[in-house]
Amino acid sequence: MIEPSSCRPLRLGTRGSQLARWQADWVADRLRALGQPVEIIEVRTRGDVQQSGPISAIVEGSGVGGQGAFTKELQRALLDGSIDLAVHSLKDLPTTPVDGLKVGAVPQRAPIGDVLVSHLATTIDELPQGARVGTGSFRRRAQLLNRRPDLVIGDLRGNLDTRLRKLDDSEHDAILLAEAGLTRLGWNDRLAGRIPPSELLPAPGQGALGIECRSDDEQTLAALRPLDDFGTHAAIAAERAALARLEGGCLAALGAWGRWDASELRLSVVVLSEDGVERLDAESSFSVSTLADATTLGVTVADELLARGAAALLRDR
Ligand SMILES: NCc1[nH]cc(CCC(=O)O)c1CC(=O)O
Repeated sequence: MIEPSSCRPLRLGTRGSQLARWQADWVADRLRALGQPVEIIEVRTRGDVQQSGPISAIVEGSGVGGQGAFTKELQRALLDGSIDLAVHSLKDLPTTPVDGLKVGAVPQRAPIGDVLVSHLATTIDELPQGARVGTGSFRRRAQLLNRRPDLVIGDLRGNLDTRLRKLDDSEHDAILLAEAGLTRLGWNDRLAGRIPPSELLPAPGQGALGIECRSDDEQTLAALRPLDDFGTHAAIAAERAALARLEGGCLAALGAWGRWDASELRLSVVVLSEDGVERLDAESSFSVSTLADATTLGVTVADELLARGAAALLRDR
């Protein structure tokens, strides 16, 4: 147990978006409930500044944005000591390890799947022929087109409120969002239907938070330990190990779904061509008791996909 009197407040860094603030407050509240004072510090990131234009233009354009666009500045603030912990949406956190930093805790996961927001349909199969669906994610686009080649996918980026507004402005007939983000912001009333993960695999780490700190900061690591949920941590370790092995990054048409099936951790991974025509699926389950076991599961599933030609699909990008 932490001695509140001996504690300086931990400085928790967050991006300024509504979702990031919600997630930071959630972590801060849990730490405070354990007797740990927390001060929240807002850090502005390039991902927040650049909200317009297709994501590919930003990535190819100037070397900014793209992978790590939402997380780099927070990591820099951790390394230069201006904050002690950073709360990330794990699906936005690149898998490449950063020297001197460590994910100290992964709290229990929120719903992991995607949802449909639309007045026209509650499932993918109910969408009218040729419906215009908005998403900026290659993973969602490719899986949608694989199931429904008639759909017309339009680009959609920005914070959640921007995306919902573009739907309301009739730029799209439907949009896909992560259930975790939509419900954290209290917009459950917009949810038309949940898409089962088996129908559209989520992004690695979707619905889960990663709390990062300096790897030698024993005080912060000790404060974070009670927030860690091993079941979630192992599931995302498997998903992220597969992503890293496939060198997928956040632009890959790749989905991963780790979940517990009694005492076994089961991992499904899909890799698709950008147009969704080609699709490779693999699944495996192990009896997992350490994070290292979970990583092995992820590498095993990824290696099966690589043996079947996944690299050629990912290289398309
Ligand atoms: N890429 C943006 C992003 N990062 C995390 C979430 C939602 C929360 C989560 O999935 O953990 C979202 C929004 C979305 O994809 O709809």
